[in-house]
Amino acid sequence: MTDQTLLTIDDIDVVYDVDPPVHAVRGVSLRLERGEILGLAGESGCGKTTLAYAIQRLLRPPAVISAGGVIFHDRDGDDIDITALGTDALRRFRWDKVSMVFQGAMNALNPVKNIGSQLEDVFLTHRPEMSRAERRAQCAELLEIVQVGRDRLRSYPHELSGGMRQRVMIAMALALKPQLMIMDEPTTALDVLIQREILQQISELRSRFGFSVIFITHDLPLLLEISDRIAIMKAGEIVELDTPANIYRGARHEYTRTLLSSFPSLTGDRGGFLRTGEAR
Ligand SMILES: Nc1ncnc2c1ncn2[C@@H]1O[C@H](COP(=O)(O)OP(=O)(O)OP(=O)(O)O)[C@@H](O)[C@H]1O
Repeated sequence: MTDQTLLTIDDIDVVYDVDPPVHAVRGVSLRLERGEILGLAGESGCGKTTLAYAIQRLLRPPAVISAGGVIFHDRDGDDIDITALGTDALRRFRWDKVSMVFQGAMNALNPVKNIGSQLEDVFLTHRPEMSRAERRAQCAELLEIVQVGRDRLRSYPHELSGGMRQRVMIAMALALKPQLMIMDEPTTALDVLIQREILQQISELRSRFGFSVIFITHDLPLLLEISDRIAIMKAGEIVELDTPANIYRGARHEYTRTLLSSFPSLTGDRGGFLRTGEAR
């Protein structure tokens, strides 16, 4: 482990205790660095969401973490054993240290409350000592940060586009300045241009605030663009973990090559991927 390590996942196993049992995550070990964007890719059902949930102890029965552990290396120096946290500590941990943007999260906004008061609720619950004026100022600033704009504080969800609602969810996830954001297919429901804008913004925000991101998607080309490293999952295991350039140019695992070849945009005449500021 280096000083820069944020999360150490050590040989974790997750089983859904159904008949027959489903061994969804198998012996996954991983170190996530501070400020790193780690892409997690793999076909449907390979265990990506189960792993993301296990990291935050969000799993519900019949899921059981049957082996291994997860340690969060807090920026104040503490090592937090996530598997050992009690209920209250876990609740604080989840918003304060780690936040999550779920698939289709934009549809989770309350339709009868304006955006401002939904953002304020995060502070009311987790920062009860804050004054009303402070809360309001923070909410306005958050909407500026995600480029929705403070003039939308009083808007209701139905008055916003899908992309804007998803940005509001990202603002909520950012509210308490977490050290890790886990994003599970956060932009899948949006059109491609809006997806790109939002991803660009996530990348800028992590440079500005220094949080790490675990970004889950089926969309490997997208991960090639935005990730610092990419983990490829297959049948519960991480079969390859490398930089986008190495994955693109020299994937070691047959399965990774198969995944890459399933995206014609990467392999056709216009093949090649281009990251901002990089020559092809
Ligand atoms: N509640 C459950 N009970 C039994 N098996 C489950 C349950 N939830 C998930 N699984 C199984 O665990 C395995 C991993 O599922 P998981 O949702 O983590 O995969 P995923 O890679 O995130 O898939 P997707 O990309 O479709 O979201 C799959 O075989 C799935 O069928």
